[in-house]
Amino acid sequence: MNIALIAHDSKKQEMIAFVKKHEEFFKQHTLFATGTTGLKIMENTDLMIHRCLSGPYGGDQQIGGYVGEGKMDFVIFFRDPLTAQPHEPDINALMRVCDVHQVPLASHQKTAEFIIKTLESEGK
Ligand SMILES: O=C(CO)COP(=O)(O)O
Repeated sequence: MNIALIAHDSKKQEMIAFVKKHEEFFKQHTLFATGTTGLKIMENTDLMIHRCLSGPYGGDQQIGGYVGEGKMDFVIFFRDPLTAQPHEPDINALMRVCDVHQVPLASHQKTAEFIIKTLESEGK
């Protein structure tokens, strides 16, 4: 599967801990991320990640493009619901294109855990 990992700044530590916890799962998949999220995950794990631009510079749009092209299977996006983002339209567009194409989108850790457990139980 192609999986995208994205975290807003206040959620980056949570994302790193989450990816480390599930590193064996993530090793079996092809990983993409927005720029800073990808860098931080690679600095803290042995995973290889295809890095897009940083979110505010178009990274969410790049991931959204993959979703639109049918090249992304699962998006894990730990959003900060309490802080306004300068690139809110890009974030909304990414979530919308996931809805349009029915690509699973986990916007926080509990949903991501739930989906990973399901995938693991299906041997994916
Ligand atoms: O802003 C983001 C998602 O909207 C994340 O971007 P970075 O991973 O580059 O910080």
